[in-house]
Amino acid sequence: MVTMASAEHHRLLLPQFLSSDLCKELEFIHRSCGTVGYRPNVFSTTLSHLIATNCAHLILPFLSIRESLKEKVEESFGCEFELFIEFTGLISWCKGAYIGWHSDDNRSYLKQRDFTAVCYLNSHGKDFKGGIFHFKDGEPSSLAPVAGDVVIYTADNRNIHSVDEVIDGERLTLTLWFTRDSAHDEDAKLITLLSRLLLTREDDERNSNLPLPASDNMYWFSHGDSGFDIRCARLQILGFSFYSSSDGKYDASDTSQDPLELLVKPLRIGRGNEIFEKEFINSLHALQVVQFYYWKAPGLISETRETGTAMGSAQHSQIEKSSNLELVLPCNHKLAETVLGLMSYDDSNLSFNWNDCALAVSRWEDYIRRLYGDLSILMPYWVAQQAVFFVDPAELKK
Ligand SMILES: O=C(O)CCC(=O)C(=O)O
Ligand SMILES: [Fe+2]
Repeated sequence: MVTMASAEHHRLLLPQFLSSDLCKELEFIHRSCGTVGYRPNVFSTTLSHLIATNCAHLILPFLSIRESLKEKVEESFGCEFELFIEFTGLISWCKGAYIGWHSDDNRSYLKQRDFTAVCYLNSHGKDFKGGIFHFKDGEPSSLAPVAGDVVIYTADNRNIHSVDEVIDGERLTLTLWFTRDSAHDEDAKLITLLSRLLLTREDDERNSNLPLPASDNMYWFSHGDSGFDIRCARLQILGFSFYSSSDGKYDASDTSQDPLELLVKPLRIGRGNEIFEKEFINSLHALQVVQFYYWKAPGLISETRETGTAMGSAQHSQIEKSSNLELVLPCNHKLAETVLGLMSYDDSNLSFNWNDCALAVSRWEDYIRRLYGDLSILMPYWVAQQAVFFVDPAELKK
């Protein structure tokens, strides 16, 4: 992609604007927290959803990119200090998703949108097939997404665009809309949610940074009279299943309760013939740790290899698999594999090992604790300023 601000067409391309680690971090957030989206075969993770599911600390990785894109739009389109972010969200398109010619302000309830920024978090050819972006007029006429690249354009009919159907894999973007209308300022909405959180938050840090699932229907991908829960599907595709937390009370033949309710209760995960010893407080907690493992796996694995058996005390015991503990969930895994595709899981073909997973658990706890600590410092400033912005918490502590 070539950098250019095309005055004629009111668009801007920013090749390699996001680092590859930020792309991976946002992918980790989407794969652990995403819900079924607003269009067929689309999944999404919004900032308000993160706050609502006890993961407000996970909005921190979005902040510097939100700010640098807003600055870029203001300087490139000559509207300094005029813009507000209207929406920030991770959006993934799976097999079958596409969108025909449109402008982004083409509905009466979207008229406030002035500019669009689409950040590509994974790559055409490597992570998905199809999904090429097209502008109806002018140059460039087509864009094949590459992780880290950004395209910015006016949301009006000077930039009619479309996206080809995704044929395989999962196409992931971070999409932002900008507005001049302060009534549609996303920050104001986030501040309202965060102020509520600040009031109800327990002083006890335990569990307050662990995810709380939203209602089951937000995770249910339906397809005719079949379907799957996206939390199960994302775990299954990596070779894991959910297990009862082995208190002996699980009875798969008991049809009196909705099996999906098991996903909001304590559970374990298993793989092959083994069940991991650690108990998770719910499915999202387990999913977040597993996704963190795959985000960090290459580094973790070389670390455990270098230190040899130095893992010592971290050695985790596994419970022998007893099949009646596996949660029986109404998920169509074949359908999930077809919809999500296996293409973007190439990196996951690593030799799996529970000790690496145990190390990932403690690294994930450190990561979350750090973000949670930073959030606690930043939140009062945000509420006071009525804006969500990035400052290095270390600077504020001084
Ligand atoms: O993901 C893209 O490349 C563009 C998506 C789009 O056109 C939209 O969400 O309005
Ligand atoms: Fe669009």
